[in-house]
Amino acid sequence: MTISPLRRLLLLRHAKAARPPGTADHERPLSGRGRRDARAAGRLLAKEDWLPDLVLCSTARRTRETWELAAAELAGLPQVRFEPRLYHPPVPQLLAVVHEVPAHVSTLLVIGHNPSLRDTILMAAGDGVGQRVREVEEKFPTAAVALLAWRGTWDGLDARTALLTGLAVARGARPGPS
Ligand SMILES: O=C(O)[C@H](O)COP(=O)(O)O
Repeated sequence: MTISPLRRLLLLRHAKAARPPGTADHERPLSGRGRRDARAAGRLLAKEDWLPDLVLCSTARRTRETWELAAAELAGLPQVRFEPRLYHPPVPQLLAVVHEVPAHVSTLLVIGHNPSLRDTILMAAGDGVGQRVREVEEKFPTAAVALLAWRGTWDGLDARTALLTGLAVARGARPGPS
């Protein structure tokens, strides 16, 4: 009997972004807190052994900075692609990007935005029982990471095909008084 390969899809919402006046949404940088949380996201990925073979990152500055700071905390660097279709996609568009991932990739990290990430998680693991799905329903905050897992192919991800097997929020400590 052949067992279908395990697919792990990590979805990371960018860390907290600033709103400098006159800056277009796509170019908004991370705030100080966002920069701390992005580094914490890298440490979280390493601690949980959530290490991707491939990273697909929205082209927005806040997602690119989130990845840059998180990646600095990882031992090895996976292949990264900056994907314009991940900047605020409707769920079917995000799914289409995941469906194209090559079969040799086991763990994929998507760095993107709400509401697409939250809606994708609820769609894919929507009838999942348990606390994690309820937590995402309530909130999928900045620098949150969700892990969806299923057996099969990347283009098998669709409504109610995955389990939400991990959920965590990365928070970096504020620097103390010196
Ligand atoms: O993930 C999001 O909510 C969007 O990218 C908007 O980001 P913001 O909360 O920093 O405005």
